[in-house]
Order: sequence, then structure tokens, then C-alpha cells
Amino acid sequence: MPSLFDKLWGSHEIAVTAGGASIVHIDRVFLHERTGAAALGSLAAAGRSVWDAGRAFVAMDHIVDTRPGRGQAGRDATLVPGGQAFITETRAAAKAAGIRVFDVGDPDQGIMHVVSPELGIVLPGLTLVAPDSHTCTQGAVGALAWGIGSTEAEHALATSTLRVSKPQSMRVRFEGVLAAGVTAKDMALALIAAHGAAGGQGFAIEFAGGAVTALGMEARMTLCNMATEFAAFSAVIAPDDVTLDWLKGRRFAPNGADWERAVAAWRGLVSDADAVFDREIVMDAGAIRPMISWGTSPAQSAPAGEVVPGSAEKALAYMGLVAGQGLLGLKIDGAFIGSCTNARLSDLRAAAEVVRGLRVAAGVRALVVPGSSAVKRAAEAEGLDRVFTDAGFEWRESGCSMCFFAGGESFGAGERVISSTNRNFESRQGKGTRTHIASPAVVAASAIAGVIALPEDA
Ligand SMILES: CC(C)[C@H](C(=O)O)[C@@H](O)C(=O)O
Ligand code: SF4
Repeated sequence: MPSLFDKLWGSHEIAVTAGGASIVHIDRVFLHERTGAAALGSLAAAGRSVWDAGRAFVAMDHIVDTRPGRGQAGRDATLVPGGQAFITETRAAAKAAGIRVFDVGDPDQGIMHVVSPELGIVLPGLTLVAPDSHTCTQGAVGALAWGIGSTEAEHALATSTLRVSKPQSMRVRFEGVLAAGVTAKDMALALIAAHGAAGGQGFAIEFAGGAVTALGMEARMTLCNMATEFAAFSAVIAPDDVTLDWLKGRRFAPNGADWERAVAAWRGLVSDADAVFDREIVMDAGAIRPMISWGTSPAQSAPAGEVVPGSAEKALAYMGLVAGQGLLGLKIDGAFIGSCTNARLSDLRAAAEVVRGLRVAAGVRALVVPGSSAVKRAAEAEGLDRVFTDAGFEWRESGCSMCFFAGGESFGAGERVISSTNRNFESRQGKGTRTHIASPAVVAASAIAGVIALPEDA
């Protein structure tokens, strides 16, 4: 009868308050330098301490310099004016609290939502919170992971609990088989385009169905990552052999007999056949095409090749588009491959496959920013860095980089950028920058073509 979400919630709910909110046990807290100092600082100022520092982690990712060779500029380098304090204060506070920091220069540094699964910090059946909206990425391994505010992070650090209103449950089933060249990013954009940017609001989503179980682990993270742009509370995928194979041997994952015991428990983390959901959506995976956003919300996305609709004048004006216009063939100024959505090894491989032996079009600024330092090393071991740099891409150090303007670097006003990130909001990648979001392969193809293009046209 219970769904996966019911099982995760039920195993963590400690009490229900008179007002009906739940008190939930929190297994892991992840912080980053943009919001971490606030949480740790007010905790210390209140004279409280971290309940279990061994279950808290900090990643330096949001505002750290990602330009090649940042090491020489010092580990506190940032292009955010006045931003150094975020880095130094977060580091000092974490150190004082005994919390592990994945710092600049550390081989484990990277974007928190990439690093945490990569190291096996997030595991099936756990609850994990972080003051970052894309925390639900980590639900892809079968954990209940969601984004919170700094004040809640302070509370979670101090008590290993949180007060939360129980979300409703939704299952999104992608049935059928994806066509060649269609990715998890396209599945997410198709879902959000069909049901709106607020379609998941108030819901903990379980992604299921044949097209989801057929995804590799990293693609599952892409799908769960985009649940934030669907306004969902969180997203989860039931752990299966794909999950277990991917997690086995990760540094913080259990090993030996502990691993066997854990696996036996994780096998039960599935929705029962007769589980009831507050809402269910079924998507025909076979009908999904490569998606590209045309507006200023991920919901304003359409299959490549379709024309821009006439329903959103403000978004079209911002994007410099007119109704009835096609996106393919539109001239671009920038191409960005990076972020917690699409900068894992499989993403970089897919993009490299497209650019191998080709050159970025004149006038296009193209960048690849690996999601973690480990992804960067693995890509370099395969020679992917050379594939990109030979083609004319910048090959960066890991971090959030130009996924968001607040990282300190940006594209120019009016510039059209195709990006493997998750948000195409106004000024997200620079004041007045026009962002189109798409899969890494489509971004790579467009960089080569100099216009928005599909891999088969690059
Ligand atoms: C800076 C941070 C709080 C923010 C978030 O919560 O999502 C960022 O990661 C983003 O993607 O906009
Ligand atoms: S990569 Fe982008 S979306 Fe992800 S955490 Fe960083 S800023 Fe947010």
C-alpha cells in the first residue's frame, strides 16, 4: 500500500505537532559558501552547536573562480565583488564546527549536488537537506532530498530534525522508450512545458516508468534536478540495480557486510503495487523530442523544429523573438556546458562526441565547466578536455560558474546563449542575456554551428 515517498517519510517522521506539521529526522545537511556562512554564523552566534558534524558537509561551488588555473589566484579567488568573505567565513565557521569542507584545491571539490552522490554521501533511504533549491537532484538515488532556507539549515544542523508540512505525493510515469538523441533533460522540459512551471507545487514526486528505469544514474539526477523548475518539494527515483552498481564502492557508502545489510533494506524502497498517489501524470516517452526553451521560464520550451508561440509577449520581447519564428538556425553568441543539471561525465561525453574533430563557430564563446573536480579528472583521463579545447571551448575548473550571474561572471546584455543549465530566467546568466536551455549535445552542436542546431546538423 505505501508509496516510496510514504516509506521515506514514515521512517523519518518523529512526531506531528498540534498544528499538523511533521517533525522529521534529518540524516545529512549539505551547505555551500553562498548561504553556508549565514546558517553556521547564526548558529554560533546563538551559542548552539552542530548536533553531528560528521553528517554535515560544505562544498565550495557557487562563487569560486572557475577560470583555468584558479589555483594560482589563491583558493579564495572569486569574481563576485566583495564575495571573498562568503568563502572565508564559511570555511572558518565549518572548521570551527568540525564540518568537512570540499574546498577549492581539494580533489573532492565540486558542485554540491554532483559531489554528494559521487562520494556516496547521499544514499537510498536517507533524508538530506541543503539551503539550495536544486537539492532534489540527490533524490535520484532513492533519498528524500529537498531545498530549505538558511534558518531551517541552522535548525537542522543544531537538532538533526526539521519541522515540515508533509507534501502531497505525485507519481510521474514516463512510459515507453525514448527516441535516439532524446535525453533526461528533454523528458524534464517536456513535462514542465506540458504541465507548467508550478505543476509540481506542493508535491513530492516519484519519477517512474520504463523510460526512467532505462536511464543511467547521472541522467536520473538530471531529471530530478529539473523537478525544482516544476516547483516540486522533492523528487525521488526508486533505487534499483543501476543505483546500487553506481553507489557500490563510493567513499562514504557502506562496505562489506554493512553494504549487504544496506542493500537488503534498500530493496524495499519501492512503491507498493497498490500505492496511492494524490496525483499521477503519465508521459509518452516515445513522443518526446529534443527540447529547447524559447522563453524566460523552463515551461516555455518546445520540441526543436517547432515555431515559437505567440502567447508570451513579454518573454518574447526579452528573448528578441517573434511569434511564429523557429529556433533552429538562430545565431548564438555563447554556449555553456555546466551546472548541477548536466555537467557529469556522461554529459561531457555526449557533448564531446558531437564536437570531436570540429571547431566552435567564429564569434561564439563556448565553455565547458565540469560538475566536480573528479568529473574533470575523469574527463581528462579520457582526453575529453583535448576534444573540447581543440574545438575552441574553454575548459574550466569545477563550480557553478556561469550557470548564474551571481557567480560573478556573465554573458553580455542581449547575447543569445544556449546552455545545459536548468534556468532561463531573465538575467540568469548576465544582465539582459538571452538563455536557451537544452541538453549538452544540443548545446555542443549549436556551438559548432554558430546557430541553434541539433547534433545531426553540426
Ligand atoms: C545561490 C543558491 C541559493 C541558488 C539556489 O538555491 O538555487 C542557486 O543555486 C541557484 O541555482 O539559483
Ligand atoms: S550549478 Fe547552478 S543551479 Fe546548480 S547549484 Fe549551482 S547555481 Fe544552482
